[in-house]
Amino acid sequence: MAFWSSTSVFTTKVPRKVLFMFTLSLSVTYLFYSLMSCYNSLQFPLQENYVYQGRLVTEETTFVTLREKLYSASQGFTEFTEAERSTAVSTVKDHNAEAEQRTVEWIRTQAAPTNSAALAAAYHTTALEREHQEFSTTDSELRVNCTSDYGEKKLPQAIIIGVKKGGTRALLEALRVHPDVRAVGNEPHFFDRNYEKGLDWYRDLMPSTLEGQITMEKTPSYFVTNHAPKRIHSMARDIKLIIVVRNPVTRAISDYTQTLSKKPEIPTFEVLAFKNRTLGLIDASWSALRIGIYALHLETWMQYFPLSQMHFVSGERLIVDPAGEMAKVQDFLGLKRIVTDKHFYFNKTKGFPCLKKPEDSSTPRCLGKSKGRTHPKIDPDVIRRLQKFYKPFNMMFYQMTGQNFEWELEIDSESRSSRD
Ligand SMILES: Nc1ncnc2c1ncn2[C@@H]1O[C@H](COP(=O)(O)OS(=O)(=O)O)[C@@H](OP(=O)(O)O)[C@H]1O
Repeated sequence: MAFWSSTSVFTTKVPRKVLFMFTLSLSVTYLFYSLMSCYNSLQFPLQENYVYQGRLVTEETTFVTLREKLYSASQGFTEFTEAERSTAVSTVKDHNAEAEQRTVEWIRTQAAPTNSAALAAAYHTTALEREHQEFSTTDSELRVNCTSDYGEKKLPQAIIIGVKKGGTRALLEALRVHPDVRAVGNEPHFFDRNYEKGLDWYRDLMPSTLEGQITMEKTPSYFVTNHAPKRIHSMARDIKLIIVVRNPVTRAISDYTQTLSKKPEIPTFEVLAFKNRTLGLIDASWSALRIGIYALHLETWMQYFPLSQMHFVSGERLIVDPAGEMAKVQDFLGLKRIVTDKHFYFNKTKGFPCLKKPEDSSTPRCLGKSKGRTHPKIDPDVIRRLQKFYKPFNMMFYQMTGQNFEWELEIDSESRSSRD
């Protein structure tokens, strides 16, 4: 009887407690996994179901919307109005796709091309094709790597993937001062132009490294090459990626200046920047402008790599505080902070920081004449319009990277680029 009554207690009171505990533990487990999946979708926001789940959905929607607009047939854009711009930005913040759809109106016009636009179009179809074939660096001063070749050739563990005219050469040369960094001097262009040559060809380009040394290369065009992220990921999913970014307007002028130095006959920057200047229709298909839409390019990389594997260097700070930027890059690469302010001096004639002791020489050296060129004077109204054009994309880029590069503060100081 006693046994019976204790069994009855078991079946009436204890199971309720057990049931409660069981339900509680199930709920906690469910909550835990929900939080984990949410966290993962934040870390790798472009996983397959990214568009449909998680906090970044609206940002993705925003990108989709913007990308569709960007690559739509005419690829010409009027500027944002102040209201459109601020709404677009707050949309990213608020994750309100509907509001964004309503307010970010990219107006395409069918206006007949003006003479200057026709000239620009002719340039686009010829010169830009050729431009694509060119190396972004024309440095004849680039030396053959002449330090000792003991050790083993390895595929790179870190790559400077962009951006063109961001300051990539200055960064690589400063990194090469570090005893634990070995880098190939020229741009291999493996993942965009030479991929069919195979990984053995690529590896063979690399300098030999000793145990503990990092192999590096830089090819700034990777950042805007659609298939580069997938290819790099299939080579090394744990690779570290460095991106030097610079105000996209200054970057575009720098890019144009480089092309102009080789083809003085090309139309003016002002002509190339617009499909129709009177209507304020910016030509976002012009590569000099397209490269600067960093947020859209970054989105492609984020489908393959988490942000923790990327490091963004400010091209502006690399000039005013090279040692400060180098400290962060060395930390990111897991290197001892060996390259410090002791390694740089400001060369007044060059107008840029230079290395006191480059990797292969004991005499101070500045970068060559293709780095730090004098830019042509650009109509300040065009600069202002381009700053407005880039602003929403810059805001998205700041959100994605968690870094504010403060390019909007430079609107007035853009005349610096004229250096007249
Ligand atoms: N220390 C130092 N010396 C000279 N130039 C410097 C330096 N640091 C950054 N910069 C800026 O680098 C710009 C060229 O960028 P990149 O090296 O990425 O160009 S390239 O894509 O490899 O052609 C180059 O752009 P321009 O000034 O337009 O020529 C420089 O502004």
